[in-house]
Amino acid sequence: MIIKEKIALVTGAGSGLGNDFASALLKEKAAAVCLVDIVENGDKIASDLQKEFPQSDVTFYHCDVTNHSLFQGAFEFVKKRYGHIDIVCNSAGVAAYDQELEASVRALRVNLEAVYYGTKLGMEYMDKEKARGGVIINIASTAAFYPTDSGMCYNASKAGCVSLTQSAGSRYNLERCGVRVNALCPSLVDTPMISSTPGLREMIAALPNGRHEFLSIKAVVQGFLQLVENAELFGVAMAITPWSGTSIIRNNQNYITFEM
Ligand SMILES: NC(=O)c1ccc[n+]([C@@H]2O[C@H](COP(=O)([O-])OP(=O)(O)OC[C@H]3O[C@@H](n4cnc5c(N)ncnc54)[C@H](O)[C@@H]3O)[C@@H](O)[C@H]2O)c1
Ligand SMILES: CC[C@@H](O)/C=C/C=C\C[C@@H](O)/C=C/C=C/C=C\[C@@H](O)CCCC(=O)O
Repeated sequence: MIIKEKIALVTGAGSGLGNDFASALLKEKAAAVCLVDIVENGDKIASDLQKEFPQSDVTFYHCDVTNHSLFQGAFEFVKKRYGHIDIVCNSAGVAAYDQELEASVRALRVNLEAVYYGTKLGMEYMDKEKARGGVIINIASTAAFYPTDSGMCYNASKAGCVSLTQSAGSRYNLERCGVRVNALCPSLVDTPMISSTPGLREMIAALPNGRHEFLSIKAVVQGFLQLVENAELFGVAMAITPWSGTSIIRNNQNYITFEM
């Protein structure tokens, strides 16, 4: 997919990687990017990006993505404003320690339930029968494959995100709806998620064998853009670490197809 002149919706774009993905799409001359987040300063964030990219239209839609009807409102807003959607990125996410029951359940809701909503809505709103097809990028983590020993729900949400993406991104579904679905699985990146999770930075610093090393934003964004642009990539998980680089993980492609 050529990003130039495309219409994108990015969740979690109020901070960290989501904001980096939104900026990257604007650098590639996307016609419009809608930032979907629960941050209170979203209008300022959008306004600052609008000043940086005056040729594009940057909007902010305040929404808790765990609320399906509110989340659908973001899709309706974008469709009404531009007529269609081409790119959806589900980056909204939260960390949680096992000791925190409510935060852990919240992590399952934000990192998995809401990614299901965003993927389902994306496939519906970009369906080639009603629209023009498109691409969905779900932000998982290497924690999906290499779980940290604290964060059961976080790890499970990311593993579920990969599985959900492989299911939605099958060749059968691509041929049916014309929407590619991929997962991006970075290892640690120095974002506000790290800074805002008490004790996490110290635990990371103590990781052995170089596993404390943070990925560069540049490497993560390059992986994101590849998943958006490369039409050959669908139903894949792209793992990126500083020590192994980029790995494309395809499931066995032996899907069970239920004719719905
Ligand atoms: N930072 C890392 O080390 C790392 C590594 C791998 C994957 N990830 C994943 O990358 C994604 C982005 O994380 P980040 O590191 O940029 O964190 P971040 O905290 O900087 O950004 C997360 C954003 O999601 C938003 N958000 C949270 N709950 C929401 C909700 N219910 N509705 C709408 N928006 C909501 C937050 O307001 C925030 O703006 C997450 O899915 C995270 O799990 C992060
Ligand atoms: C506090 C528990 C949980 O919520 C913490 C999340 C912390 C950061 C975000 C997470 O997505 C990143 C985890 C990355 C861990 C680092 C390394 C391994 O996952 C990768 C190891 C791969 C290898 O050894 O080759």
